[in-house]
Amino acid sequence: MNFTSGADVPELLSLENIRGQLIRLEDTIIFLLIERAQFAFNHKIYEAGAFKDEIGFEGSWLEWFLFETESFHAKARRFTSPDEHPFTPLDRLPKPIIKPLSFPSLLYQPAASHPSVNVNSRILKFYVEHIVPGITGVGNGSAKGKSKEVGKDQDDGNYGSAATRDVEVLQALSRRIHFGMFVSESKFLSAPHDFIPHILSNPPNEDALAGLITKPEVEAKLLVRLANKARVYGCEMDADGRVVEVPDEEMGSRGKIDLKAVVGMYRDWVIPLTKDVEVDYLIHRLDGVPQTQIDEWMKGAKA
Ligand SMILES: O=C(O)C(=O)C[C@]1(C(=O)O)C=C[C@@H](O)C=C1
Repeated sequence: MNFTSGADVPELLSLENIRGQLIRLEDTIIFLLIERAQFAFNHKIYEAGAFKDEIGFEGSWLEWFLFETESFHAKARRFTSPDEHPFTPLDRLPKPIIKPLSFPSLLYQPAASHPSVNVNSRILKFYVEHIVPGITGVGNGSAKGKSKEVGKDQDDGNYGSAATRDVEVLQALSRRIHFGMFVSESKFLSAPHDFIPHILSNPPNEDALAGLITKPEVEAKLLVRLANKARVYGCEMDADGRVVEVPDEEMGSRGKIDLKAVVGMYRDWVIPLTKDVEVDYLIHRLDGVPQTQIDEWMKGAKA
């Protein structure tokens, strides 16, 4: 989201604008997955300590890539932007070398900065355990992954290229999923009185909050659109630019992207984690808010 283009807060926080950003990020994520799928699974890059002697880093090759990339980006103030969340803990990253930009205050800070709202460790886990194997043909029964032996199809030695793509995919997924905070803020402000009783109940009523933010029809449309986009973006053309028809189930094995893996990723991980972010944000939405403001919001319920 371009927070500095002069757009006003109500415009930036409109559900239409935020959903537009989520739709645009679908394109980014699909293209980046197509790039990652060009390389083998390369399991070694996800094993903690596998390159310890070479890089002097206890974590995995990928975590080292994240640390090094994010250290550089932190200097350029990437993580001062409200929609950017590093995988490396902020206190291990360098400070920006230029003055931070001033952003309009869109999110409620006590909620946005609460540690439970950052789900990057869960993103890293599902990505490494489920998505990379899925798109590189390991363990999903596609032609690329038939062999259970670690052969050339599972380890092509392109550790730098694979991890570079992984970092890009992870950062895009993280932006997408943490956008849940903007969705939540928008929904909360449009009807605070609906949310307040469930936030204030002891313990907070997470199921009721999840019920309020869930929009099944939006999710259903998203999954159809995603499959269509993956089919179009991953389509093959001959040298004359004519589209070569490829059956959906063969797309993964033809070096493009496995449609089921992309749709399954959104259905099983991206949407549920976005909803967790939305609910966790709401749970802390009233932290430190004066009672007079809460009373004011509750008047809307009676009106
Ligand atoms: O668009 C919304 O209203 C959202 O909350 C985002 C989102 C999603 O992750 O795409 C999550 C929950 C809703 O059920 C629908 C879609």
